Amino acid sequence: MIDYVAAHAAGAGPASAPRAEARTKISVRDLNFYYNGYHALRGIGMDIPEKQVTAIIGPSGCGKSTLLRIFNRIYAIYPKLNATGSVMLDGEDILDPSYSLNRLRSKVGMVFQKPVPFPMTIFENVAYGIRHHERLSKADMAIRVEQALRGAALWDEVKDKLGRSALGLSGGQQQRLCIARGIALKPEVLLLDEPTSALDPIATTRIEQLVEELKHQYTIVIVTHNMQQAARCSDYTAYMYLGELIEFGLTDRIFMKPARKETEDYITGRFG
Ligand SMILES: Nc1ncnc2c1ncn2[C@@H]1O[C@H](COP(=O)(O)OP(=O)(O)OP(=O)(O)O)[C@@H](O)[C@H]1O
Repeated sequence: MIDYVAAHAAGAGPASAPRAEARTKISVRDLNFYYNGYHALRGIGMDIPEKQVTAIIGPSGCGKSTLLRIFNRIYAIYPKLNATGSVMLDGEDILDPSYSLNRLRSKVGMVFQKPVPFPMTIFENVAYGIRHHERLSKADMAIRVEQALRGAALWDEVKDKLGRSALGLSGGQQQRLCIARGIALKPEVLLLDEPTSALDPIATTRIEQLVEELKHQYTIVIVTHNMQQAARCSDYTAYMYLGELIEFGLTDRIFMKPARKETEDYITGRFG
């Protein structure tokens, strides 16, 4: 995996030793993306390792969210948006229109910047998405909802009020509810788009701990503005600038010994 990145990120220098468990989950090759003609992503190539946390960092407007959303093909609903290249998920190209969106959404879950619970009960928030994909008995649904809420480290706080409105939860609880909603579908990949930017430091720490726990089961890709967060909770980091992938590698190496000057300038706060 690292070999591809080392060969393609110009000047990347000697890559860090790959981790033994780092099988590739998502393989991106020569990915370009256009918003109605605007070239937002330019020739991106990277291999996202399975059951690890990959952080995407870079200054505002560099294309982080655009890249993340491609992994869930959100753009497919807008006719003028166009992606070229390939994004292989377990060897199958998710950009290929024959890869069904329903199948993709069941494999790749997404959590957005601002928690947006549905205006319904806590239980229904989690059950709603499951019903869309599967038919479960009442008892099985209750088990599934509980599993998802436990997985998102929210169960103990809500188990006695599952019938209450989700809108009454705190911001941090709402974000964990959104994570529960995501993992309830048993995805393989979890995409997190600045999941803590609307949260206070305590709720942020809780989500970061949760990311650490979830990576044992899921491949996680997280977009963050916060470099300390990337350094704290990711195994791999991708640094992007103006639609290009400047450098990708083990987080420890990217932060301690970046190969590209642009990365170093950004990480040390000299730029961005
Ligand atoms: N819907 C859109 N239509 C046209 N251009 C867009 C659209 N969304 C994003 N862009 C442009 O594409 C580029 C990449 O945007 P993107 O939101 O992916 O960047 P980002 O790195 O996530 O930024 P931020 O950190 O500010 O969220 C920017 O130049 C942005 O202006």
